[in-house]
Amino acid sequence: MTARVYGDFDQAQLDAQYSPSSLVGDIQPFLDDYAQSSRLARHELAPVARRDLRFGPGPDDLLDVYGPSGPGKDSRPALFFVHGGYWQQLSKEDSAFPAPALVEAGAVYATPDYTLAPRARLSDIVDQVRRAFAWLWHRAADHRIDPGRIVVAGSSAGAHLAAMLLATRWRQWGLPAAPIAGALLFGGIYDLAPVRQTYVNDVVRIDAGEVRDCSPLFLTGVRCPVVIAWGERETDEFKRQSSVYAAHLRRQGCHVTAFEQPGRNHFDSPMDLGTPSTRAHAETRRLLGLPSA
Ligand SMILES: N[C@@H](CC(=O)c1ccccc1NC=O)C(=O)O
Repeated sequence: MTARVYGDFDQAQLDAQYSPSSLVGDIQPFLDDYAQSSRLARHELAPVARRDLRFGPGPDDLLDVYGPSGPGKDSRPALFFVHGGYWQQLSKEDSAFPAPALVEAGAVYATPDYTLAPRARLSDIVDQVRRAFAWLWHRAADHRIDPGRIVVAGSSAGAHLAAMLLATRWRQWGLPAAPIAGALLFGGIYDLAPVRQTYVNDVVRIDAGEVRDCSPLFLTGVRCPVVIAWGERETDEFKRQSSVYAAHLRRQGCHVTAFEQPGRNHFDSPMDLGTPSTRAHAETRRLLGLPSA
């Protein structure tokens, strides 16, 4: 008999539950698609791209913004997208893929880098993404962004980081109490306790304090509508993470839209952000206050 590590799962089962690849096989084609679609997006949007904007003094404190800039009276809603990769992989270079569809729809698209584990601790990554968001909020006017219409989004570990933005005490960061207009969370992790028991923690080294302070499931204060989505082809644990977090937000009186993305897996689910025929794209436009496609 093998020992139970979390719930009814033994170590091998828990590791498989937190390996989205266990339902996908080779994940490289999906990662290649992030990179290639993002390269294309940068090429297409080159005239309206501001790359490597500095939001802080650290080497990775950089963010890309796509959308019109310079003098102009119009202001637009913005999507602030945080990439995933188990806090260890990917970058903003893999994260421009939704930009063309959203800029075309009338939004600004922004995506930050953050320092990856194990170079950074999880709690420091959370603060770094907070600094990136606060920077964008303060400089909204420079990018023709309406600071009252900034929506955050993220995929996988990026959905965790975006959910941490929702639970941030923004007054302590010099922002209004509710600077986020909405959120779209794809295949996220909201309870770090089981993750801490897996192979992921060989690198990320989440400690007990971080489970308590950096699990959105244990935090309150969310003040905006939230869309929670997950791929049909996700593990049971990933689906459970989304449903318990949706219930947690609803108990706080938050407006939550939760749905499964047909045919999608952990890796291609965020592609729907920039795919006009999908429900996730429609929900994105709704949160941004843009007309339907
Ligand atoms: N070891 C993980 C890798 C993984 O989850 C991942 C890899 C690259 C980019 C995103 C990922 N997922 C979550 O952020 C897996 O087994 O799928």
